Amino acid sequence: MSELIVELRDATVMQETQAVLQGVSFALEKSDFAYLVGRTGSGKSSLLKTLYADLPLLVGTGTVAGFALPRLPVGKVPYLRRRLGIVFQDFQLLPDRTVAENLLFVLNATGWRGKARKQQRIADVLGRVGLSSAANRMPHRLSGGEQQRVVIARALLNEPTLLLADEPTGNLDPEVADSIMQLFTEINYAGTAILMATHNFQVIEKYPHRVLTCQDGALLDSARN
Ligand SMILES: Nc1ncnc2c1ncn2[C@@H]1O[C@H](COP(=O)(O)OP(=O)(O)OP(=O)(O)O)[C@@H](O)[C@H]1O
Repeated sequence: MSELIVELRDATVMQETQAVLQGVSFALEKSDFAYLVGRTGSGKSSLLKTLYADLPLLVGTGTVAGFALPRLPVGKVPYLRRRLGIVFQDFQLLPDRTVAENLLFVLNATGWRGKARKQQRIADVLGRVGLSSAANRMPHRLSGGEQQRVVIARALLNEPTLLLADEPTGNLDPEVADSIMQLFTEINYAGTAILMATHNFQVIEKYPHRVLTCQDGALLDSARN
């Protein structure tokens, strides 16, 4: 049986009082991989923010990782976020802490107990992104691609059912972007659904997946064409 990770029906994505997207209906199942494309200002980030409850869903229905979005109580938001991996410009690494301390910060904030367990989890996710040797380094001593891999490692800490990524290959050279995409492919293969906003059509061509397009205030779905 299919397992729905995201389902929006007739949803309106709002920024303050402005409707950015209307009539948004789509679903993602476990292990789906979809791109989110569209011009600057077309609503990609706003849609992702709605999915992680940074913007409220006021019109339409929606569930994400088992949480109903309309009228989601503020107290429930951290529980929703624990089920998600978020790779977003708004969630930078803390510059005054090492890589391991950055990861520990998230584990502590999401209720992990036990020093050994936490250390093991940090080692696991850093190994997964190929950065085992970077645990004690400061973020600014890493390359842009390495920093992005740490952000992805951080997003994996709580074994998310859904990874939301906004321009994860932005500002990276093509080879580094490629290594990020290979990492995403592995993460997706291991059972995490991925929704990735991007302007990078070379990446989309090389790693073809379903495409959701924000256009003229609506969301078009390549799976429905
Ligand atoms: N914090 C905000 N407050 C009010 N309006 C906003 C805010 N952020 C974005 N908007 C508006 O919402 C609309 C959609 O913006 P959004 O950032 O979702 O687009 P985008 O497709 O992600 O763009 P980009 O490709 O440049 O990241 C735009 O008209 C934008 O001006």
